[in-house]
Amino acid sequence: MVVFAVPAEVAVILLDIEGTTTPITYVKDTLFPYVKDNVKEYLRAHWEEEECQQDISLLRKQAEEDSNLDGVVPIPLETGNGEDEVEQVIQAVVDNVHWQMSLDRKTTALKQLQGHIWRAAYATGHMKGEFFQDVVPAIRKWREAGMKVYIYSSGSVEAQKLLFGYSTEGDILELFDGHFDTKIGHKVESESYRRIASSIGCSTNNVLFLTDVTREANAAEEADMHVAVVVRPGNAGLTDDEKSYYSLITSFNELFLPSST
Ligand SMILES: CSCCC(=O)C(=O)COP(=O)(O)O
Ligand SMILES: [Mg+2]
Repeated sequence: MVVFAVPAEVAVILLDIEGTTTPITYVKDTLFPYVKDNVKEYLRAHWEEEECQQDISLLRKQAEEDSNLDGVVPIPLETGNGEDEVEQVIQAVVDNVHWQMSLDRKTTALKQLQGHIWRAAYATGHMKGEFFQDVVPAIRKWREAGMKVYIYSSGSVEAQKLLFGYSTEGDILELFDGHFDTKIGHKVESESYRRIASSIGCSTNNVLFLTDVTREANAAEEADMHVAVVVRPGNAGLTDDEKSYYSLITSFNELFLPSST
C-alpha cells in the first residue's frame, strides 16, 4: 500500500466531498437528477416563502453576471401581474437551473437552491448520503489522534449537513469541526484557503487538503496548505504530469499520521 506521511505540522484535515468522500456517481445519478426532476414542483410549493425568494434573487443576480455566456437564461422580475406571470418566472428559473446544471456550474446561487430542494428528499428517507467505505472509519481514527476535520465543498453548507446528517452510516455530523462552501470563496482560488485557515484559527501550513480536482489542489498549495489528490473509481483521469507532481492516495487508509509512528 502506498503511504502518504502527514507532516508533523498538520493539525487539520480539510475534505472535499464529490470524488473524495463520496462517489461522483452518487452526485451525478442521485442528487442532481432529483433537482432536475423536482425543481419546478419545489418552486411552485415554496414560491411565497422568504427563503425561496432569496434563492430566486441570487439566481437572478447570477444570471445578470452570466449575461455574456452562451445559453444563459435570464430571470425576469415579478411585477405582481398574476398567476401567469408567476408561472413564466418559475419556468425561467427552471430553465436557468437546468442550463447551469448542464455545465456542472458551482455557483453559490445554484448550490444554495439545490440544498433546499434536497432537504425534503433526505428528511423523508428518499435519499441517504453515501461515502467510500474507508471514509468514516478513517475520520474516526484521525479524530482519536487529535486531528480537527473540516469539509470544504462547492455544495452549500446546508447540503453538506444533509449528506452527513442523513447518511447510510446514520447521522455522522459529530465527526466534523466545521463546514465551508463557496461563500468563503471558490475552490480554485488560493485566497479561499487562506480565509478558511484564518476562520479555523490556524496557519495554512497546519492544514492538509484532500481533493480529486487538481485545480483545487493547486490553489490550496499556492496558499501553502499541504495537499494530496484523491484517486477514486469514477473520478476524472489525471495527466502524467499531474500524477508525478501530486501526492496521490486511493483510500484515506493511506494517510499515515505522525502519532501513528
Ligand atoms: C453535499 S455536496 C453535493 C454535491 C455538489 O453539489 C457539489 O458541487 C460537490 O462539489 P465538491 O466541491 O464537493 O466536489
Ligand atoms: Mg470534488
